[in-house]
Amino acid sequence: MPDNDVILAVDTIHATYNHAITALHGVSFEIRRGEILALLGANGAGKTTTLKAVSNLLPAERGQINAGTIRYDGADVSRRKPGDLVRAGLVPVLEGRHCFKSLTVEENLIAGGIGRSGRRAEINQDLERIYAYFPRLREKRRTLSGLTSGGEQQMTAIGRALMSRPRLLVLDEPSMGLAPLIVQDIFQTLRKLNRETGLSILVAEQNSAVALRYADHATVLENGVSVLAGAAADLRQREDVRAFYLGQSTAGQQPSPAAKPTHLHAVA
Ligand SMILES: Nc1ncnc2c1ncn2[C@@H]1O[C@H](COP(=O)(O)OP(=O)(O)OP(=O)(O)O)[C@@H](O)[C@H]1O
Repeated sequence: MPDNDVILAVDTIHATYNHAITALHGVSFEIRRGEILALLGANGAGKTTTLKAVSNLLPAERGQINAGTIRYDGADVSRRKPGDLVRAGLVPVLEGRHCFKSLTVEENLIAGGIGRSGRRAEINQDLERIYAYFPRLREKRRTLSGLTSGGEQQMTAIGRALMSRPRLLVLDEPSMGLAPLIVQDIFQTLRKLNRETGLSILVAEQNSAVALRYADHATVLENGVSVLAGAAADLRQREDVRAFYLGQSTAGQQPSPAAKPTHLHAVA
């Protein structure tokens, strides 16, 4: 019986590229409605592959899911086209920000609403809602995206996703290449959206410090396997976990494998 409180259930997925390169071999986690879940892990741990699997974008990269299941709202995502998933509220913002650089910020936002009602009044209402969350975008609405800062491009990419009225927002490394204050600003806005609208969020991050500050729960990936899961507040406080899995060793040296922590909640 699917649990109605769970918006996304990822169960022991295995994934390869070109039927040859194994990227994931046992990733599991669940997101409850209205929750922010951070997917943490080092470079190459499999975060992006997991997000693409969730959004059914792997086939476009010659990627395959070989085992396991992913259910969004109880339904198998592999049977639905990425566009249908967006219409159903599962909206990805993948790495690289992908703004149309020769369009203005506002034109970029409007482009995100394609596929739903094109009524001008409704679009304006949604734009206002997005500008209320991202006041910098209102200031830059007439500026070409290519001339805006990295942080503003990230905000535009998130704003564009919001035009699709998501219920689950899937974000890949929103902090990448941005100054700490901007990163904080973006995460604060995501938290506000989550609190005020009940938006569920799956966010992959290498910046575990900031992700754990704003997430409810976190899952850590290591070499394509989910090795640890727990409440963000618990993970944040455990020095051993931070040092071993999150690369935050204060001593500036690699912790010894013997010091590997007992799992808060080991994932099979
Ligand atoms: N298009 C692809 N074709 C072949 N192998 C790939 C492809 N994309 C990723 N991989 C491989 O899959 C594994 C997982 O990569 P993935 O990009 O999911 O990790 P990540 O945790 O998101 O890392 P990063 O932070 O660098 O994006 C890596 O070994 C990577 O080399």
